[in-house]
Amino acid sequence: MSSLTVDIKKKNFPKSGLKETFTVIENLSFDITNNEFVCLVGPSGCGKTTLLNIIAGLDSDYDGTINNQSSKLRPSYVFQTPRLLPWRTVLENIQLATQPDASLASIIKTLQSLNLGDHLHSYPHHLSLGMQRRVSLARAFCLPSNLLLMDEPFVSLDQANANKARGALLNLWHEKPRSILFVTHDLSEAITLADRILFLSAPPSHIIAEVNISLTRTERTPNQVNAFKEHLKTSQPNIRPFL
Ligand SMILES: Nc1ncnc2c1ncn2[C@@H]1O[C@H](COP(=O)(O)OP(=O)(O)OP(=O)(O)O)[C@@H](O)[C@H]1O
Repeated sequence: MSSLTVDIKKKNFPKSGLKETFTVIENLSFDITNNEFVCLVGPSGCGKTTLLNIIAGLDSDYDGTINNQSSKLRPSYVFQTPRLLPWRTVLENIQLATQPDASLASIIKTLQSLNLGDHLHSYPHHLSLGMQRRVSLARAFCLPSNLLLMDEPFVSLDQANANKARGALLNLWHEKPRSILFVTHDLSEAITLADRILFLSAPPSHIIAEVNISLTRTERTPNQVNAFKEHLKTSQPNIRPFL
């Protein structure tokens, strides 16, 4: 069953300083099924953040429809930066977003599963960027949402910390299943994480290719991920610019 149906006919932005507009998204449609992990890959400036903002309900100035099956629950959103309030502790930052839905015990359990159990009362400036990103991940999973939007959440982490964060994300997703739409520029990351990858064109952006990841979760070692990328080079000529 679909948990999200997206059908955007057109999204325009004004050209800076001019009365004209330009079209950033045109005729872009896709579905996400319940608890599916979908990655969105596309060139810089093609409208990936704009698309997430539309799905999150932060931008309503577009022509089209977004149908979130569980419309009573807003999607949760992990932004490119952790967006933690510096004057609140880790626990307070999460409670601020989740009250009154999540129990203290369940927030603590989620933080412990991300190795943050010793930092419940730490302030964000006492944490590394990787730790702050894990707090924002915990906050998203403590919300009772059926859909999680993620905008390049691990982009500025070094490889070791990004790998740790990806592992933590997959563990949480198994514990608390939900549909995920994850934006990334990194095709290896997309192959590591996704059930399915959608590739977007340059603006006016639309879907130019869709790939199901046939590897099982345990098969997704760096070697297998590279081999899968090689296979895409020959099987999906449309996506060569991303390889
Ligand atoms: N509020 C706005 N007003 C005018 N133009 C905007 C606005 N927001 C975004 N844009 C433009 O729309 C286009 C798409 O921006 P968006 O941030 O969605 O791209 P993106 O694919 O997420 O980029 P990146 O991968 O670099 O993060 C860009 O040309 C950007 O300059």
